[in-house]
Amino acid sequence: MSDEQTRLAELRDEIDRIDQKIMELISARANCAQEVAHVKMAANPGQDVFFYRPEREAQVLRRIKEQNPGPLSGEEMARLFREIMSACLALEKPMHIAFLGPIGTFTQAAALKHFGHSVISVPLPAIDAVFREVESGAAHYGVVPVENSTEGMINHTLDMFMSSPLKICGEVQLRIHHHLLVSPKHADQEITRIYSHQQSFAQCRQWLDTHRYGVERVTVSSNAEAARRAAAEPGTAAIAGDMAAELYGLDMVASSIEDRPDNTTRFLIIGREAVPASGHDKSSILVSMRNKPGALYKLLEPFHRHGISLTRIETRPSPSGTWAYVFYIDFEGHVEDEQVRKVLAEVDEEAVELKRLGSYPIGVL
Ligand SMILES: O=C(O)C(=O)C[C@]1(C(=O)O)C=C[C@@H](O)C=C1
Repeated sequence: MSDEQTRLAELRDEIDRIDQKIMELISARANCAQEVAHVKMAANPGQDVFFYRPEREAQVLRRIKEQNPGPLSGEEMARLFREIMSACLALEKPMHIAFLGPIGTFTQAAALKHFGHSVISVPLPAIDAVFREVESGAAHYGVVPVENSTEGMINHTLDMFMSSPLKICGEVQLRIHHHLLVSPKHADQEITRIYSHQQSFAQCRQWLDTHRYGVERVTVSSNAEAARRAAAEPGTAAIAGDMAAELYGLDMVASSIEDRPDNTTRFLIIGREAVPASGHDKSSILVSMRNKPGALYKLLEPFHRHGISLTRIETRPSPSGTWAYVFYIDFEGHVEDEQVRKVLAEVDEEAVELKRLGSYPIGVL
């Protein structure tokens, strides 16, 4: 054996020993999670038991990131623990997660990033269908897009909260990379038509105008649908992400063609119950004010006075009348925090209606 072979054999033996220990530790952790499930069931006989604990998961992942000794990055280590926790939770209770489909969309990628791969993910054709699936109890949680850094808010999602009783239980951000994709079967054909979702066309507008000017752009219901069509139709291409490319076996003609390199979409996790504080939280509310001078000032001033940071404010037309508006507001803090309680009590006095959409851990991954 050469020196190299001897050293490699030693290192591989060491890796085998470490893997054995990791496996034993993961199994011990999984046994603990099963025990947690028994404790939860015993404490709530005959009631709905909430096996998934978003606040606890956020705390575990934050601690892993903070205490990670390297050389793996904190992100990478948290991703590994994300999957371990996902598998442990599946032992307690397999979670059904509804998402804006079809399979292969960025929303599915966001759902798997947030919950890990040990969930049963259920594609649904529209945002309101995702809300209905969770409201009816057919799915435990849902995942819907809410805003994109290039294109702004996804109004349909915001508007759903006006009538839905669901709570926001979490958020997850995903860097969105779009690729121009073709089927290897049709690689020799000239591209005369490009399929994509309207948001993706908007996020790649400059690139398309520069590199594929004059090529027909056809809007379809999702990137995954665009990929499906490009796989089937010669002379066409799709703009879609990695998951859709893999799913439909497409090749990249050009990669990461989004106009802004930081193109990111934020998704919300919706569920039926409120989430306790995790120590680093955000809250969302919907407020409608009387249509009179100073209304917006009166709404925002208490946040400033109590030192609460607003992270987003959006205006949407109110369903109750022409030229009446509803404000969608995100701010830092949890409704159980003393300062937040005070602010919301003041806002409630001024508002025609105040709806608390939920407090939830600020996205960790
Ligand atoms: O701490 C709990 O309540 C658990 O159920 C354990 C655990 C974990 O594996 O750490 C699993 C699922 C929950 O979502 C949170 C954490």
